[in-house]
Order: sequence, then C-alpha cells, then structure tokens
Amino acid sequence: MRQYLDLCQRIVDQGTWVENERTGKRCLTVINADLTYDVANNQFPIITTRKSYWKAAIAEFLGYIRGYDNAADFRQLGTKTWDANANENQVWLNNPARKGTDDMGRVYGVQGRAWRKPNGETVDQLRKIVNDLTRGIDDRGEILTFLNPGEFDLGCLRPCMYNHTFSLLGDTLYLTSYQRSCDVPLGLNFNQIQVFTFLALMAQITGKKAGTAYHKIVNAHIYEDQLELMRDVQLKREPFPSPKLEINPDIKTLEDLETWVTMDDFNVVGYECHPPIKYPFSV
Ligand SMILES: Nc1nc(=O)c2c([nH]1)NC[C@@H]1CN(c3ccc(C(=O)N[C@@H](CCC(=O)O)C(=O)O)cc3)CN21
Ligand SMILES: O=c1ccn([C@H]2C[C@H](O)[C@@H](COP(=O)(O)O)O2)c(=O)[nH]1
Repeated sequence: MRQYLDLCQRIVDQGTWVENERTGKRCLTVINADLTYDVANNQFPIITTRKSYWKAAIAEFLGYIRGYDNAADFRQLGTKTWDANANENQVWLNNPARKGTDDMGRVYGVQGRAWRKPNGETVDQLRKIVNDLTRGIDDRGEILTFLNPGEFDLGCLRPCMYNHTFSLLGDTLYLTSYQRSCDVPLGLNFNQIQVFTFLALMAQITGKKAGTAYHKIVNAHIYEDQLELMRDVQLKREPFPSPKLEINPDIKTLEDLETWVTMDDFNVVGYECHPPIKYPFSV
C-alpha cells in the first residue's frame, strides 16, 4: 500500500500538467512507475486509505478472462465500470461499428480470447498460456496481449493494461503486466487488485505456486478534478496493514472461470480501511 501512496505523492509533488484531448481535462502526470505485489505471501494490495470496491475490480477482470464485449455482461458479474465508456462517449456513440446499447466493441478480452487472423480463424491466447503452464512449459512467449492497433477503431477504448506475460521458474509462476495509461485515484485502485488476482488465479488453475507480480506503468496521472481529494484527503491518511485474499479452492480450470465462478468465490479477510472517497470519473 505504501508504494501506491508514494506514487500518488510523487505525482502531486513532481507531476507535469498535460492537456488530454479525449476527456477535455488536464492531468497531473508522471512517466514510469514500477509496482510489485507479493502474491506468494498473499499480501493483497488493496487500498486502505479509502474504501475499495474490490469485488467490482475482480468482476471486471473475470469479464476480460471470459472475453466479454458488453457492459450488461459486466453488470451481471457485479460491476458497472464499463457503462460510461460503452454508452456515454460521443465518439464511440457515433462509430458505425457500435452494435447498440452496452456494446464495447473489440476490446480487452475479445482480443485475449478471439484475436482475428487474416484467414478468418481466431487465436485464443489465454487458452494457449493455460495449456502450456499446466504442462510446466514457459516458451518465453506466454503473452496475453489486448492491444490490437488494427482494431482500435472497432472498440470504445484502447486497453490500458494491455499486456500480461507469465513466466515459470521451476514450479513458481510470475506475472509481468504493462499499463500504458493509469488513472491513479480510480483505475489503479482496481488494477492493483486485478494484477494480483490474475496471478493467484492462474497459479491455482495451472497447479503452480504463485510468486511475485510486477506491474509496470508508463503514464500515471491524476485528473484535475481529482487532485484536491487526493492531496488534501486521501494522502493525509495513514494506511492499515494488508489483508488476505481467499479464493474458492474448487476453482481448478479455465472452464470453471468461464462458467460457474461468481464474486461469492472470493473473500477478503481482515480488510480495515478509511471511509469512502468519491472521485470524479472522466469518460
Ligand atoms: N477515466 C477512466 N478511468 C478508469 O479508471 C477507467 C476508465 N476511464 N475507463 C475504463 C475503465 C473502467 N474503470 C473504472 C470505472 C469506474 C470506476 C469507479 O467508479 N470506481 C468507484 C466506484 C466503484 C463501485 O462503486 O463499484 C471507486 O470509488 O472506486 C473504477 C474503474 C477503469 N477504467
Ligand atoms: O484498467 C484501466 C482502464 C482505464 N484506465 C484509465 C486511464 C485513463 O485515465 C483512461 C483511458 O484513457 P486513454 O485516453 O485511453 O488513455 O482510463 C485505468 O487507469 N485503468
């Protein structure tokens, strides 16, 4: 949790103001941040200096694992986080590729599970990784990439966490995740949980030990309308110790994640936190 607060403080102290055309807002910005999560010792990196809606964060990531392309499916899993990008951004609303209400287009999990090849077939990147890791294989290319520049115009948003690479050292599994753009007050609160949980889940379904997750961020920013709350409220609070994440041990395969798993299969034990802070969201 300290590393999150250090990044927030660094943006407040050393950030540069950058205009953002897509949202029409200015962002206080730094370049390059490296975060690490100790999944081996279950140090769950949840924010404690405000209440974190961790179930929504895990639901969002489960939707990517399932290859969802529709905000209604995400709501069914337990998160409304895609409603605004699917239904309120004028550029996307005007895009002829949009298939109607709640459609997100070919983003995130669609690329992860059904990357289109020129011959019309699709590539299931995640299935290949799970198959390899289960057999103890790391071919130094166990890469799940959501970034498909050829299809940017077919989706509502370019992926922010766009690359997840798995590595095996003996029977210990590591994850390195790359993020091009990070809304530190809102998005990172979710993304930290997602990177941690992705490694924990992949270790569980491939029968490996979870090691460390490395989270590498390029552009880390605070929107102008979030700054006061971050600087004068959240950064004035002292963090609590990290809680533990419990995952239902009956989750054993990728099919389990694709079919019956719900947010009831996850639990956070010993979560102590400060009161909620409602940060503005930019569409
Ligand atoms: N500007 C922006 N920031 C993001 O973090 C972001 C996007 N856009 N677009 C795509 C996804 C959607 N994500 C979101 C969207 C909303 C919340 C949010 O409103 N979080 C609140 C309440 C969550 C709840 O009640 O479940 C929070 O306080 O964390 C978080 C992440 C992350 N991504
Ligand atoms: O998982 C996510 C998804 C999105 N974000 C943030 C980062 C930016 O503030 C916006 C995306 O805007 P771009 O103009 O496409 O960079 O969403 C995040 O932090 N985490």
